Amino acid sequence: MSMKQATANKYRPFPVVDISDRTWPSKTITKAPIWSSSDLRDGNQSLIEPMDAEKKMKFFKTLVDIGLKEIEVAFPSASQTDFDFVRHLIEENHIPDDVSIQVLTQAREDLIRRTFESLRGVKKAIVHFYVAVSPSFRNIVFKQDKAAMIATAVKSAKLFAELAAEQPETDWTFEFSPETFSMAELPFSVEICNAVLDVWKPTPQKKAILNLPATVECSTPNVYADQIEWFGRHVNHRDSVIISLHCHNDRGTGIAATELGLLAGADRVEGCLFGNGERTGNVDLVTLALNMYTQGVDPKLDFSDIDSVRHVVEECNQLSVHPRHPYVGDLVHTAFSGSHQDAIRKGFALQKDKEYWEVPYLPIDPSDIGRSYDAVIRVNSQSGKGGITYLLEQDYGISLPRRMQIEFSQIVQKETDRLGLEMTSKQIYDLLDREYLQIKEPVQLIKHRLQEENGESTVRLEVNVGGKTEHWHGVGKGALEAAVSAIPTNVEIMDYNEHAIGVGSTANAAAYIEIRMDGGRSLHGIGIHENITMASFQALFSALNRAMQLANKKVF
Ligand SMILES: CC(=O)SCCNC(=O)CCNC(=O)[C@H](O)C(C)(C)COP(=O)(O)OP(=O)(O)OC[C@H]1O[C@@H](n2cnc3c(N)ncnc32)[C@H](O)[C@@H]1OP(=O)(O)O
Ligand SMILES: CC(C)C(=O)C(=O)O
Ligand SMILES: [Mg+2]
Repeated sequence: MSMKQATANKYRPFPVVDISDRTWPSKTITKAPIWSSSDLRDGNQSLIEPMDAEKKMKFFKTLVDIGLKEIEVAFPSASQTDFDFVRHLIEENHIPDDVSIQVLTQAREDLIRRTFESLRGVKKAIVHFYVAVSPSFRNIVFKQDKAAMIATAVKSAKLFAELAAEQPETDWTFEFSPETFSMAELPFSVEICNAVLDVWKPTPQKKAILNLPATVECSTPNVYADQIEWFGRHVNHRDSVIISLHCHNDRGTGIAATELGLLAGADRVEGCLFGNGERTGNVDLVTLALNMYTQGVDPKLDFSDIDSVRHVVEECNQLSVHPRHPYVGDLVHTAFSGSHQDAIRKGFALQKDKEYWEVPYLPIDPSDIGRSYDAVIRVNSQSGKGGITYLLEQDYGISLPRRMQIEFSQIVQKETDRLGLEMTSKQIYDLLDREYLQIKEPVQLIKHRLQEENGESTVRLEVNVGGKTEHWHGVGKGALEAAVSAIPTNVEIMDYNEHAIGVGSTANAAAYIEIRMDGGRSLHGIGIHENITMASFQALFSALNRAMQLANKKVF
């Protein structure tokens, strides 16, 4: 069957929600939600090799350092490793007072008892159970009708209340997930959640968490937002309930669904760092938080050293973060292409006078997340003069005049095409050095003597022309004009620029000259020297040699 036939016969569109007076489209996110990391549970259960105790502890500490206050640490009834990890956290006092650990269980008595057992002695904890509610799970996985599913949920909710009462020293929060919420009939999701709430009797002071997962993402994000808004309007005791989002990323829209879900009234978000998790992953907490940050909303999570966080996550998950991953990928603050580099360079130049961050193509200041500007502009065959100029300015203090930027970028372009590779800033400088600063053929300036009298300069140049020493002599209004007049061929100066490189006693002068020889094509030369006159003479001879090589002119 072709894909075309399969589309028509095999798949159905997801039904829309009947909520024409939805309010979320005109809202904005103005504050951070309650965050809960599920890295050590949902993330962990999806790894090729689940984390051992040491990795879990390392990850846990990182989550605490970032500022997570709710951390789902385990599925304690799943394995001895998970059970022991919870015990270790509690017994070795690793849980800060302002952090709640969270654990998950199925709605099965033995598993729930074991889960509470793992939490003995904890100061505060979120205990979380789930029952899948969508038709396919009722029909395929559980083979139970709605009433039986509700009965299972209610029975577990009661056992939660009972077991919690046996450990009154703990500050308990209860959480229920109607798993596969996003694929279920909304009235049934509300019904089962209300039944659980009837048991737990939450209050505005002691809220229960209802976590509404897109266990498998199966619709466009606006549908999920409608589902959240609809649910919030119909669930009982709304003021005593924390509505939590738990999006997976099967369609690649987990971030969008979560953001729209927050607009639709949710209070809390569960997810994993850099989007690890089942299949295509859980929603990425880092991207969500930094999306808020770049809108001027304090996300209450700290990613000011994002690379250290990534390092821990990669090590613990044994999975690498993609180079294009939002905010953190190796290439996401990098521009190779010419027009992007040009805009970024101009943006950086003006940024210091601005109140708000406004550098084109960079939605975040890389330094806010601990990145340097080093990688922002990188040069390959797609790059133009802007990027090359930026690197020479930043790394070598060399500010090429505009027409010289054009000339040199063509030389770089040829080289990147030849190499088929990226060129580092050092390689670009070396190319400039080879093409302009070290060019000594066919004419090499050996030494000069300059005399200034009555506003007139006289220059005597000792040069090596094709292996023979010659002496040239010229007069002009300034040193450069005198040197030009000393050259035994027709040379016109089209443009001249100079600037200092560095400051103080170690400063050098850079001189840039554009000349036309014998009415031919204009070409540039550069000189860098501690003495400005010498720099300008070097620039002149650099340009002269380039012009002569181009014209294939060996001697005068
Ligand atoms: C969307 C999610 O991420 S949900 C969380 C998923 N995470 C995990 O499963 C990781 C930890 N899980 C485990 O280690 C194991 O599955 C355990 C220990 C929980 C259970 O192990 P087992 O008893 O061997 O069962 P198994 O792993 O095959 O799970 C399937 C059984 O659980 C039942 N089940 C699935 N979900 C639930 C639930 N929420 N409540 C009650 N029973 C459930 C299934 O109907 C099936 O029962 P059956 O064997 O009677 O048909
Ligand atoms: C257990 C629940 C919350 C879950 O992970 C999911 O539905 O994706
Ligand atoms: Mg999940």
